[in-house]
Amino acid sequence: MMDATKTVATNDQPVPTSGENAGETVAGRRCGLVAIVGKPNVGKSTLLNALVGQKISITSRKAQTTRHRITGIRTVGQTQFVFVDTPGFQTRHGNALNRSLNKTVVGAVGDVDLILFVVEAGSFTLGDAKVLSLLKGGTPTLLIANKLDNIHRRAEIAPWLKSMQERHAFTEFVPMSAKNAKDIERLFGICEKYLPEQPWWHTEDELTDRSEKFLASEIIREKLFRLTGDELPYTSTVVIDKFEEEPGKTASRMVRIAATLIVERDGHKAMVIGEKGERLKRIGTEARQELEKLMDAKVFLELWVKVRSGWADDEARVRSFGYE
Ligand SMILES: Nc1nc2c(ncn2[C@@H]2O[C@H](COP(=O)(O)OP(=O)(O)OP(=O)(O)O)[C@@H](O)[C@H]2O)c(=O)[nH]1
Repeated sequence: MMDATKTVATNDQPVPTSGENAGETVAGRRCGLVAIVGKPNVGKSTLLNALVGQKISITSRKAQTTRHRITGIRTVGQTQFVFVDTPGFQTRHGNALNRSLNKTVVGAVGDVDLILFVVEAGSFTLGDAKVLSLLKGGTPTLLIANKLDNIHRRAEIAPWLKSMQERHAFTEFVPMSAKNAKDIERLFGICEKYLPEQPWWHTEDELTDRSEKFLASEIIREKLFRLTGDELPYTSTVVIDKFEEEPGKTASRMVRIAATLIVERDGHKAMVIGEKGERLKRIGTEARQELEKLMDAKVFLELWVKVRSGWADDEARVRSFGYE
């Protein structure tokens, strides 16, 4: 759950990197970019959320729910970590949406100080190999062997780690579980030394440079997927049509949001709406409650469902929905 007292941008622009403790040169301070990459479902979002300490990007059992490049910021001691999450590297289909996703992955690892390459401990598949092949040498890369809690015989990990060493010049191996708080703490200590000594870019309490409008679309999308289950294809998306702050009658904020849930087929539309509109109503209620906490405001949320058949195959449309 997001803490409403933390800094979140109030419009669609990134928060300026000013503030009393950003930009200052203080001895010993470090700051840098960390990219989290890996094939779908290895636990990247879970890891990012644990590292940032708040819920920033959405997680679900459904593969590939993280579509945007999401940053989370965390300042621990003298070091400010700026995390870049990337979409799962999709290899099965070659349509426009996936091509756009793959470009985002390559873009995300190009300019970072440290790469966390996440795999499931004890496993290395073709999907992992394809993501690994995108990582050119030169940037320190840690092998995050995640979901260690699923490995019951730890002795099996040693030969696997040895085989991983032969695949790529990893800087360090980190067997861990993104769900274990001690492991997360240890990971900060490991990552710290790879970030350059320089002033912080953000204030100490900033968590993301994403706008409330963006976070609103992510929260609605999370509810959409959680409440429709596995039948809804990942090509379904959410577009925010209106995001308006109204002067409240009381002291608290009032925000009016209208969003369209875009699905590919009539059948999906019926599924999202549910019997007598029950499911859409629940998506709306749960999203509104979470948004109210996040923004510390009274929220009016209006949801629409539209069918856009084949949009994932249309490059121009993919761009118009914000996936560059
Ligand atoms: N047992 C176990 N499960 C984990 C761990 N980390 C993540 N998971 C689970 O793995 C599943 C996928 O996690 P996500 O964080 O959504 O994975 P992702 O890599 O971001 O997936 P995409 O968004 O599809 O790229 C979820 O059901 C998580 O709860 C872990 O350390 N141990």
